[in-house]
Parts: sequence; structure tokens; C-alpha cells
Amino acid sequence: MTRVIKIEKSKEVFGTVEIPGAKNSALGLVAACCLTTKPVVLTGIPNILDIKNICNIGTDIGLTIDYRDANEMVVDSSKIHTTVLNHKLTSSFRASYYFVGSLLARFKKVEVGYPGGDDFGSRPIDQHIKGLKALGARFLFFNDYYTVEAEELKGADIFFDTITSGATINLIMAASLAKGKTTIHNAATDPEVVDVANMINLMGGKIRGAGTSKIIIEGVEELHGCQYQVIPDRLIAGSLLMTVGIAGGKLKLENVIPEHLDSCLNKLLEVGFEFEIDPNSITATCRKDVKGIDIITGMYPGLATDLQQPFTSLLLKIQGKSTVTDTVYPKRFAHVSELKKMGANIKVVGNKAIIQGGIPLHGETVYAKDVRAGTSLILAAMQAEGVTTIKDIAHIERGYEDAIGIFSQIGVPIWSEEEANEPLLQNAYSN
Ligand SMILES: CC(=O)N[C@H]1[C@@H](OP(=O)(O)OP(=O)(O)OC[C@H]2O[C@@H](n3ccc(=O)[nH]c3=O)[C@H](O)[C@@H]2O)O[C@H](CO)[C@@H](O)[C@@H]1O
Ligand SMILES: C=C(OP(=O)(O)O)C(=O)O
Repeated sequence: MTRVIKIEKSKEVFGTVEIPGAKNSALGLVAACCLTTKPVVLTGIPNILDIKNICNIGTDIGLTIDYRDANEMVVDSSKIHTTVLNHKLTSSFRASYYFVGSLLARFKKVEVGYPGGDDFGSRPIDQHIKGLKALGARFLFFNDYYTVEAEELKGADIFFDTITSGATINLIMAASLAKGKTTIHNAATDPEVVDVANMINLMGGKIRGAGTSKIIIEGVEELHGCQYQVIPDRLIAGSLLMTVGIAGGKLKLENVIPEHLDSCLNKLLEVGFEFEIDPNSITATCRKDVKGIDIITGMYPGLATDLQQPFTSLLLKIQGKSTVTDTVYPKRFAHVSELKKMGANIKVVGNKAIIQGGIPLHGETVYAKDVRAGTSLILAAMQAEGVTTIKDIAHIERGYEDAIGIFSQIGVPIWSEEEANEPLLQNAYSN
């Protein structure tokens, strides 16, 4: 038997949703707990598959993780007994590479499988390697794992060739316990980078400039424990707002940081959305005279590539032509073949999807090939006649805490069912 998600065409959405903590931040925070021997209390941690994975990797090397409740954990890394990480587990998702920065900083050596995560063609780690080498690390590469070692990490000037949030977070962690000063130029400015830097500062770190393209880190001898609340998930928030453009109605999101969604909100305004914005909440409605738009993804504060796939489904609803160009992951279009099965008229040319909106969609059996492709299928199913069955939902569960609960709470007819003949999990945790 295999669990699938079923969805029927949605009437207007309504109500209030409390946005959960950000996956991409929480993953960095869990790894950053390894920078100290003292316990760290993390609150607002999303209850998702990726967090279970990173916790499994951690407990395997001696981390103690005590859940106070589903979203609050105490991480104690005083009893880490090895820095050889399970190759298979670490290769099962992307953020396992954060253990490289944190364990190297504290233990000066680490062995880890190559990072997995969603398969967008190519997801190099050359900037992580370049940055850590600049701090004095030596790499050895084997078939399915690599090792990183250093006698000592020394602060350095690092110029990233491209803006990368993962490498920026990794380097912040490594440099926090390095000797002397590290300056990261061309750093990513994502809220998740700032979140990790804020927590390390609360642990006694000396990081300035997080949130700008130049981050300065003064290495300290040791860090101490703290209690820290993860930021809300801007990607879940953005995707939920789009339901209003698809089904109509009015939705209030609570526990959001509206500035984190600036680029998304601006694009939604272009479509025809209207917002009431308070410091911690956004209420959305959408006019009837919506129009197609052109979207180009970019690193923060540009429009997040992680919102590109959900946006595509919103644009399917809108009459006329729209385009979606992904400059961050030019091949991130695994959702398109599934949307086409539902009747969507989308043509992909290079890194651009050309969408002819306003064409009726119909329910189909489709596969969530990656985490945000999964959201885009839910959004498409909300506007399709008949029942849509989404398979390979592990991809959705990787990033969404109780997607069925959240979408049903706002009025979407969505439920899960057990089905016979379990299909092969397409692309799950591969690459
Ligand atoms: C767990 C996590 O937080 N995942 C997010 C993170 O992934 P991840 O941290 O892997 O993505 P990066 O920010 O590093 O990637 C941004 C761009 O830099 C390129 N690059 C990256 C590293 C490197 O060494 N060399 C290089 O060329 C990538 O191919 C991509 O084009 O940011 C992505 C971009 O916002 C998001 O889609 C992912 O959801
Ligand atoms: C691509 C994503 O995750 P990962 O980097 O873990 O594959 C995502 O969250 O959209």
C-alpha cells in the first residue's frame, strides 16, 4: 500500500493559518547546535521529513535530541563520538552539508556523503569547497563520500563566485570557531542566513553584516547554549497566498515576517492581489480582473526559485500568456510534465516556461517529483475538474508539516488515501 493525496476542485478559501517554522532555516540551526558542547533549545521547528532526517544523522553520531513537543527540541551535542556521518543518510537530502561547516569547526575533521536533495540538473558545491579551503581545510573525494580535515581553521577573505545561501551558512558556521577574522564577500542575504547568524551570535559568536553581501566573522574560542526560535517559512506562506488567486476568497496568514515576502507580494500585486499587512500577518484577497505576468527568479531579495513552481500553477488560472524564468535553477521544471497531464498548456524553452493560462484543467494521477513541484500540483488540482491523485508525496512531506491539515483548514477538499500497487518513488532523495 502507498499513501497518496487526493484533491477536488476548491471553492473559495477562507480562514486564518499559522505559518510553521522555516525548513531551510531549521536545518541550518540543527547543524549549528554542533558548534557547542552546551544544550541548545530550538523552538518552532517544523515537524517534517527533512528535520527527521537531519536529526537521524545527528543522533547517529551522538547528538541527543529531546523533543519537548512536536515543534520544540533540546539539542545536546556534548557526546558526539564520531564525525563520520552515515553516507547514505547524508546523501538523502541537501542540507546534510551543514554538518561539514559545524563539525569541521569543532572537531577539525568530517566524513560525509555527497549532498542529495531535489534534482534540478546540477547543484554544485564548489563554493562550499572553495570557502572551506580558504579557511585551511583539505578535501579528499571518494566515490560516494568525501572527507574534510584541517589542523586549524584560520580566518580568510572569501569571494564567492556566485551567490549561494548554502555555502554562506556553511562558511559562517566554520568561521565562527576559526582563528581570526573571516570576511565573506558576495554573500547570500537570505533570511535563513540571517537566522543562523543570529542564533550563533546568541551563542556568543561574533558575526556582523548578515543580511548584506559582506559578512564579517570574528572567530571565538567557544560558543555556549541558547534558546532560539526559527523564523516562519516564507515559502509556505507565499504558496498559501496563491490559493486566493486560484479559488477566490480571503485568507489571513499569521506568524509571518512580511518583509521576507516582499518580492512575492509585489508579483502577486501585479497579478491583481490586494493585501492588508501587519507586522506579523498578511491578509489576502484577489480581484477578478487578474492578469498574466512575467516572473524571473533570483537570489534573495529576488523572487525565490522555491516559489517558481507554485507560481506556475497560479498563472495557469489566469487568462493570457505568462512566463516563468528560473535563473537560479535553469532546469527546475519537473512539475511541467505533470501539469501538462492535467491539461495545462506550458512550453519550456531553456530556463523559461511559457504558460497559456485560462485553459480548464482536469483531475489526473500525477507525481510530486520534488518538494515545490508537489505544492504546484496541489495548487493545480484546486482548479481542476474532478479528482487529482498525487503520488510520491514523500517529497511534499519533506518540506510541509501536515499539508493536508493546512489546505483542508482553508476549505480545500483534500484528503489522503492508501492505494495498492505502490509505485517506485520517482527521484526521491536521489542524486
Ligand atoms: C536546504 C536549503 O536551504 N535549500 C535551499 C537552498 O539550497 P542550496 O543552499 O543548495 O542553494 P544555493 O543557495 O547554494 O544555490 C544558489 C545557486 O548557487 C549555485 N551554487 C551553489 C553552491 C555552490 O557551491 N555552487 C553553485 O554554483 C546553485 O547551483 C544555484 O544556482 O537555496 C536554494 C536557492 O534559494 C533553494 O532552492 C533551496 O530550497
Ligand atoms: C529545493 C528545496 O530543498 P532542498 O534544497 O533541500 O532540495 C526546497 O526546499 O525547495
